[in-house]
Amino acid sequence: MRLSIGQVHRNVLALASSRSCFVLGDHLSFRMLSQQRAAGFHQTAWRGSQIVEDRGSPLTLASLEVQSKVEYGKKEKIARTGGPKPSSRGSSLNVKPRVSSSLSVKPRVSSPNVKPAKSALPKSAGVKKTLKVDEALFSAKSFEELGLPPLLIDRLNKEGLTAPTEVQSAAIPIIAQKHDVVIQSYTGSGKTLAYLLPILSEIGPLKGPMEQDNSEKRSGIEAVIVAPSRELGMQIVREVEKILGPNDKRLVQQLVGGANRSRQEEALKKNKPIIVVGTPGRISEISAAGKLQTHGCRFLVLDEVDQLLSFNYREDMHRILEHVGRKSGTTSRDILGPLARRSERQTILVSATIPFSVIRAARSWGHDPVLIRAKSVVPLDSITVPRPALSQADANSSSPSNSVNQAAVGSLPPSLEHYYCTAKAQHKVDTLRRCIHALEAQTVIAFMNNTKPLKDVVFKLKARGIEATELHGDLGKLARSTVLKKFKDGEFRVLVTNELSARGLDVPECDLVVNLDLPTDSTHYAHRAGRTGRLGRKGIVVTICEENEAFVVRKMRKQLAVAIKPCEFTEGELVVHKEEDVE
Ligand SMILES: Nc1ncnc2c1ncn2[C@@H]1O[C@H](COP(=O)(O)OP(=O)(O)OP(=O)(O)O)[C@@H](O)[C@H]1O
Repeated sequence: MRLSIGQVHRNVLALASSRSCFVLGDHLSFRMLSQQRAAGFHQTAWRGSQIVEDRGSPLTLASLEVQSKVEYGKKEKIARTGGPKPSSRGSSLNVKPRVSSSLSVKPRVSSPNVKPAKSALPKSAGVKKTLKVDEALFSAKSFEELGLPPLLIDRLNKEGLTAPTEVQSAAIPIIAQKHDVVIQSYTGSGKTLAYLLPILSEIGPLKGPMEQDNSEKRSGIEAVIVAPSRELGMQIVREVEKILGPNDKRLVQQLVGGANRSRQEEALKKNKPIIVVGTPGRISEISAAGKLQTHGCRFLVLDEVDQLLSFNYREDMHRILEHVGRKSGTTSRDILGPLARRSERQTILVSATIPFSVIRAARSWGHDPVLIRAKSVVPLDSITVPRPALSQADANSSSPSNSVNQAAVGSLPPSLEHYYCTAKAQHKVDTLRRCIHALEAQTVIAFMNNTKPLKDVVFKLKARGIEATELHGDLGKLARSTVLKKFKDGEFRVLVTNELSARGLDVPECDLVVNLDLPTDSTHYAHRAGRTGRLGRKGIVVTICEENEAFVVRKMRKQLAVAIKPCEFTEGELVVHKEEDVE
């Protein structure tokens, strides 16, 4: 029996059940916004927008034609060395679970509807299938219905984006209502556009007619987007450029570390961007030098907010929070104190993992902050896996570690399959090789905790005929972007990397993530795992640990409320074990 993984579920992508939950007001009271209320908010700047009031009505991405947007690369396929040669990149990642006597999990068989990889499919193809969705709070069927301006919709259509994902449906109207928001939705669900689209509806050349009328009154930088790594910063810049189109792409300026600072300052002066995207250090550096005026800024986005609010970034983030969108004369005490003056700035905090500390921060900075939680853009066949619930005691605990654990619950796409196997440290690379071959994985990201051993793993993989490369923070900016580009282009089958690549990195073709070292906690597991299974695609996560570490995986499995099944790779196949066999 063969189980095809890593294929785009073009015909079965669905906006599945979600109950978007909002935090409103100073007391952080979680409650559902009524749809009528939402629609009411919507009227001013978003004429013509509708939020359909229809809980539980069938809602499918297939019906929304999202399948036609799921990444259709135009790159040439590059033959890979090592292992079976795929006919094209992104072809199916094959799991051939050998039904051992100990097999506890009934191997899932590929749906007859599941089509081969992107390359094989014309954009319009795909069997449409209506999926019943529970508690579908938002059921926007198009960007039009979300009230996006026509010019912006035209641009989206030109880029092949014609339907919003669930988190976009949820977030766009709420941001348009001028709420400060925390957006939490699992990895690869489209959070970037969930905040970019409402911003671009209000600023820049694609904004709506009402905003066009006000354009005279505004100038300078209107949105600052902060991301923890250069890679993620650059990725966001490319996303903004893509939407703005070739003629207006100078309106976004990257301010990431590692690049030439004076060139960035020059570009700020010359191009007069309206959006800057950067890393905390570089933004605050240029701001402190007086070369970045952000007092009149209307939007501040912190992407991967839980990481940005960690100790490492505190000084830079403090400066950014203090200056962006704050009228001069407002002091830090004004900002953080209970009588904080209402700023014009709208603050948007985004991550797949939102610990309570972020909620707390949002509450103190934000004005009527709203938590938007949209869980799903899921293929139908992946929602059958039952998720073990956290115990009530776990859920009620407010300890910091529990907060971290809770942050990760619901952060993983349901389309992912998780396995773990044990191997002695010296055999891990060989296990990785067997894993890649058994699953016929084509685009693999292998994570380790430190930088030093990466080179050695690359060397060993190459020696076994697998094209691999390393990515870490010690490489220069140019080397990093070159490595990433080559990996995305299919020149390397395996990217061996560390935590640098765990957050935000979007390589849609990635069909396998391997943990060669255990992630430090379930939040780190979630972000690493989320590099595969993007936007409803299938993906596999395999953790290779030593025998005495297996209990950690089982603990994370509980915290994440996902099935991480014990397995081994023998004779070119994945053999899934019954849990009792290994405990
Ligand atoms: N409406 C849409 N239609 C088609 N593709 C989309 C849509 N929205 C986003 N995408 C694509 O989906 C992929 C994942 O989006 P994105 O990187 O924003 O996910 P994310 O939720 O921010 O993930 P992470 O938590 O890992 O950062 C990207 O390749 C993006 O271009």
